[in-house]
Amino acid sequence: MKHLPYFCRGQVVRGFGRGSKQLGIPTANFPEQVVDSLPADISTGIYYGWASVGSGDVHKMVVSIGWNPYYKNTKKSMETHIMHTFKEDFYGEILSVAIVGYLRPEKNFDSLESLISAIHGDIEEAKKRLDLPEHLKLKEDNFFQVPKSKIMNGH
Ligand SMILES: Cc1cc2nc3c(=O)[nH]c(=O)nc-3n(C[C@H](O)[C@H](O)[C@H](O)COP(=O)(O)O)c2cc1C
Ligand SMILES: Nc1ncnc2c1ncn2[C@@H]1O[C@H](COP(=O)(O)OP(=O)(O)O)[C@@H](O)[C@H]1O
Ligand SMILES: [Mg+2]
Repeated sequence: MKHLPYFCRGQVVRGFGRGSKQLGIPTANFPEQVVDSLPADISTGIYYGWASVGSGDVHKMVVSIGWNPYYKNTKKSMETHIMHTFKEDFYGEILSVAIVGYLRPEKNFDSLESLISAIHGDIEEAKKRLDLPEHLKLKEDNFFQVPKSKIMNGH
């Protein structure tokens, strides 16, 4: 894929609220402007990479780019599920993502259960691939070194 790795940042906005409630898999949604700024010829589909919220730790993630054929969305979305348990929601925070690899195209499914099990499969595959040295090195990329609050050395 010629656009990878692809780095981007944006504020987390509200989606349809289906991720947590219907699928049990929350996805942090990017605003329209971030989705519209994606390279025009980047394929829709499911990708994996690294993500951090604010100046927090960098975690493994999967991201879905497209129209969610199962739900027949009319607007293209870009949604990131981070493989980490957060204490609370983080709407309004800045999410930074480095997309490093492609998994599969978006698909329609004949049941909610088959969509959920496909997503669980993606998560397991992403976790495995991200342990490869070529992907692990991007976790340490300067892109994620956003300034932390200054430590005043005791003063
Ligand atoms: C790893 C991953 C794979 C996904 N694959 C598909 C897919 O193949 N087809 C589809 O319709 N939606 C897919 N989705 C999108 C879900 O339908 C979407 O996250 C869900 O509708 C939540 O939307 P919301 O953020 O608006 O609540 C995928 C999401 C993730 C995180
Ligand atoms: N591990 C996680 N990955 C992504 N989002 C998470 C995670 N844990 C909590 N969240 C929160 O859940 C929200 C997404 O839930 P979701 O049901 O998809 O709602 P929405 O439709 O508003 O995107 C995120 O915006 C974030 O605030
Ligand atoms: Mg979501």
